[in-house]
Amino acid sequence: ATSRVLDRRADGLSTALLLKSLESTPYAVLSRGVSGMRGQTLIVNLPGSQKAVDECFAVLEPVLAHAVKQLQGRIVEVKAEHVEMQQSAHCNVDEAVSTVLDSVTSLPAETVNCATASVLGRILASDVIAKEPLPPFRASVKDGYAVRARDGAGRRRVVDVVTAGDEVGVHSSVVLQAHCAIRVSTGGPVPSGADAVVQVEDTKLIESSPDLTKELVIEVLKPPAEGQDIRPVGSDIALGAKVLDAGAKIGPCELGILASIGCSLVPVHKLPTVGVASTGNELMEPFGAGLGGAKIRDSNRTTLLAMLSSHGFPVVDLGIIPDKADCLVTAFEKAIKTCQVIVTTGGVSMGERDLVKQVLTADFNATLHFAQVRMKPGKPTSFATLSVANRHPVLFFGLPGNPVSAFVTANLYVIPACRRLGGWSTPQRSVFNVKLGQEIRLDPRPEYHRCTLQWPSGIDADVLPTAWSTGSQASSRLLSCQSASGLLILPARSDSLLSLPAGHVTQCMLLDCP
Ligand SMILES: Nc1nc2c(c(=O)[nH]1)N[C@H]1C(S)=C(S)[C@@H](COP(=O)(O)OP(=O)(O)OC[C@H]3O[C@@H](n4cnc5c(N)ncnc54)[C@H](O)[C@@H]3O)O[C@H]1N2
Ligand code: MOO
Repeated sequence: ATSRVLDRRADGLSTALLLKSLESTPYAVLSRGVSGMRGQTLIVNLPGSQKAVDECFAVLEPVLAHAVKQLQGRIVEVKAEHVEMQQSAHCNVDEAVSTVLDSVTSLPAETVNCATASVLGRILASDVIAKEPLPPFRASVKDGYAVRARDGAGRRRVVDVVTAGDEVGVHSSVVLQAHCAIRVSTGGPVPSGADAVVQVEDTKLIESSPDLTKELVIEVLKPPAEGQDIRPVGSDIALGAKVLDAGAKIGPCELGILASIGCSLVPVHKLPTVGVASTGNELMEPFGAGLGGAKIRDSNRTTLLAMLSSHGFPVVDLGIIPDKADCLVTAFEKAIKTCQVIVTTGGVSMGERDLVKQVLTADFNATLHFAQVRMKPGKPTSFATLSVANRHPVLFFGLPGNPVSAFVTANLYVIPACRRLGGWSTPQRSVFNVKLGQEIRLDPRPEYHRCTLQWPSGIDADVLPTAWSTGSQASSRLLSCQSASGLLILPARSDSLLSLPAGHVTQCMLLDCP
C-alpha cells in the first residue's frame, strides 16, 4: 500500500488536510490514527489504549460527519483497521543502523570494584594511571646469583640465599661485598650492592658445605654485564604511567593489568538494563505443558535474553504481553521505570492486533524513528525513543515476531545500541569478505542470509573463508540460525541479478565474535 503523509499532528490543520484527502487521495495519515478510503469503506485506524482512542474520536467525529455529508452517502461502512505505516518511516539497513546509533550516547560512568564485581567486557570511562610501579623492587629475571658486574668472571663466595618473596637483602643494610654472590631465584629481589644476575648455567659449583646443603663457592664463567638479568623498579609499568586508555574494553589482560598495580576501583560506563517482552495472544510459556489449539511456545524471549546476557548486559524478563493496547501500556509503563532499552517481539506488522507502534506513539508520545526496513528478514523492525525526565532516553525496539527476524535484527540493531550505551565507540558487529561455497538465489529484499564458515587452513594469506548457506531461510525457521557463524549481506534480486554464483566474494557479518 502506498500512503501519503499529510500531517503528523492531530490538530486543526491535519483535520483540514484529512478532509481534503478524503475527497482526493486514498489515504490520509494522522499521528493518532490512520484513515483512508478503500472502495466503499472509510477506514479509520484508531491505535493505542482506550484513552488514545477517545482522544482520536474527539478529533475525528466532526470530520467524519462532515466527510459523510461531503461524499453524499458514498460511505457505507466505517470500521477500524490498521494500514501501512508512513512511507517516510521506511529505510534501508544502513540508514536504520545510523538512525539507531545517532540516537544513542554512552551512559554515564560508575565506579566498580573489580575485586568484588565482574568488570569483564566493560568500557573504561577514563584513563587508568599506575599508582604503583611494577616490579616494585629490582627483580631477578633468572635463577642464578646476584653479583657485582665489575668483579668480572671468576670465583665468588656465596654468602646468602634469596628466593622469591624473601625480603632478605631488599631492606637489609648488608651490602653485597666484592667477589661475593647471593643465590637468587626468578622473580626474587636482587640484594643491594648487586648490579647483575648470572644464570646458574653460566656458573660452576666449586665448593659446598660438608653436608651438601649449602653452596660455598662458585665460579662465574663469563664476565657479567651491568644490569644483566635484572628488571629495574617500574621497568614493566612505571609509577604514574597511563596503563589503560579511556574507551578500552576490559578483557582478561586488562583485568590482569589492573590487578598487577592493585587498582581495584575503576570508572566504567554503566550498562543498560534491557527488558525483553514477547507480544502475542498465541504465545505460551516455552517450557510448560499444555500446548494445544493455536498456541505456540514463546521462543523469542529465550533467544533474546540469552543473547543479551551473553553480551554482558543485565536483562529483565518482561514476560508475554497479550495483543491488547491496555496490557501493552501497563507493561511498558512498568518496564520504563527500570530499563534503558525495551525490546519486544511481535505485533509490529500489519495485523489487526499489531498494536506496539501505535501504543508507543499514542500513549507514550514516543518518537518513532522507523517502522520498516528494506531487509529480509526483519522488514517490520521498528525503533522509537521515549523521553523520560532526568534520565537517558529509553530506547524501544519493536522487533518482528518471526524468530529468525528477531534474532537477526537484535544482532543488527539492539546489540550495537546497547554497546554504544555501554561506552563502545565502534559498536557494530565485524564485517569481512567471504567466498560463497555454493550458488545462492537472491531474495527481492536485501538479505541477511545465515551461513556457516569454513576457515582456510594453511598459510596462504589471500584465501578467504568459504560460506555455506544454512538451508531454507524462512523467517520462522530458527534452525537456519543454528550453528550459523555469520550473516551473508546479500543484495536484492534484480532482473539482471537473480543469484550469486559459487566463488563469488561477498560481505559477511560475523556472529561468533565482535
Ligand atoms: N500483510 C502483511 N503481513 C505481514 C507483513 C507485511 O508486510 N504485510 N510482513 C510479514 C513479515 S516480513 C514479518 S517478519 C511478520 C512480522 O509480524 P509481527 O512482528 O507482527 O509478528 P507476529 O505477527 O506477532 O508474529 C509473526 C510470526 O512469528 C511468530 N511469533 C511471534 N512471537 C513469537 C515468539 N515470541 N516466539 C516464537 N514465535 C513467535 C508468530 O506466531 C507468527 O507466526 O509479519 C508478516 N506479515
Ligand atoms: O521480514 Mo520478515 O522478518 O521476512 O519475515
